[in-house]
Amino acid sequence: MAGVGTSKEAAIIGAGAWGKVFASLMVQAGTKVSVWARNSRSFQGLDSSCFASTDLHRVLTGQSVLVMALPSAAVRQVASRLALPKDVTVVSLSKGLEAETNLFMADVLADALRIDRSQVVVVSGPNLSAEIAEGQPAGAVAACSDLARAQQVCPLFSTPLFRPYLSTDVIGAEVGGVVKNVIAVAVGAAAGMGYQTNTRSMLITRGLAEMARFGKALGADEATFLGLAGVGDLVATCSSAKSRNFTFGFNMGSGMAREQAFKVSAGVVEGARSAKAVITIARARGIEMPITEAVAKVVFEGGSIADMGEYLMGRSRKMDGVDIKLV
Ligand SMILES: NC(=O)c1ccc[n+]([C@@H]2O[C@H](COP(=O)([O-])OP(=O)(O)OC[C@H]3O[C@@H](n4cnc5c(N)ncnc54)[C@H](O)[C@@H]3O)[C@@H](O)[C@H]2O)c1
Ligand SMILES: O=P(O)(O)OC[C@H](O)CO
Repeated sequence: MAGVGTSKEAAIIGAGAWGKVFASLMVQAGTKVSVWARNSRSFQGLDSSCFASTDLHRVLTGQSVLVMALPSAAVRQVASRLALPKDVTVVSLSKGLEAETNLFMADVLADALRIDRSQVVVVSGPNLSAEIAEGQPAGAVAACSDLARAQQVCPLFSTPLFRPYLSTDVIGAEVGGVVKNVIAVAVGAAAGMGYQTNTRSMLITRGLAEMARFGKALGADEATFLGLAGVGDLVATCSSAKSRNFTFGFNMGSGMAREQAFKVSAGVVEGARSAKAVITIARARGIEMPITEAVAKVVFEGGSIADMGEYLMGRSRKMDGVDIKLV
């Protein structure tokens, strides 16, 4: 089998919230799992069946499947240190853009690991790790331009409670995972400012239109945004206090300073970082993304949270019809 050995075995790079829960899923799927983290403290709470080490060589030896479970900001730095077989299959779990290059993770991985983009399987969907850790059912899209490769790797993490759905729309899966985080910051901010269900639903719906416009311009299949990696993940992330992106926005909306909101976050806030890269691409291509603009203004361009509320709600009162194309 191309890039996936006959034994069920894989290495995971990164033991944060998602890396550890994904490791448990793999163990439940009958996969032998080796996990690398830069610090052994990260292994606290890791499934005891996993082999855990801070030594990359020990974790990677003999592996033909690699799961990257790092924040997007760390992916290139760590990936460029990895020695892997030529036909390795890389499962990418990160939902962010590289800030310096505005590249999506499949491109960063292909570049840093010197592999073909068709060797990267992007797994993205409504996957709040705390709920999956509790054994609640969930699903995700597993997208790869080489469908056979995605099909071969999915059994390594498919369980009765975690269902991967195959797709060839890699850019669509990546756009969904990136943009939903940005929209969740805005919805969280609106919630923190006291806006309730109708307002949040409006932002989620307009956020979906924004995601689809952006994705379509980058070559994604619009249908992807009606699936788990699109509206599925958008709704989960924008509706849950378990989401770091929603909570970051909520804290800012409640009056917390940006630096403090980063400081108190339970983990990486990908949406706050990605807003800059998304809006840079959108502005360059003339893609209208007002919610992302508002988030970028507050997070990177010195705008105040009060301005964000005014900008978002003031704009929505115009009822210009453009943003509700997808409903
Ligand atoms: N947590 C979730 O529910 C969830 C679900 C789906 C996808 N994701 C995505 O998975 C990715 C990882 O998220 P997470 O929740 O595991 O993050 P996290 O913040 O919980 O953990 C990140 C881990 O990466 C390590 N790390 C950071 N920089 C590093 C570096 N330069 N070198 C080595 N290690 C480094 C940290 O020490 C930490 O252990 C993100 O892109 C996130 O959007 C998360
Ligand atoms: O906690 P968040 O906001 O990073 O979201 C986690 C997952 O991406 C939800 O699918």
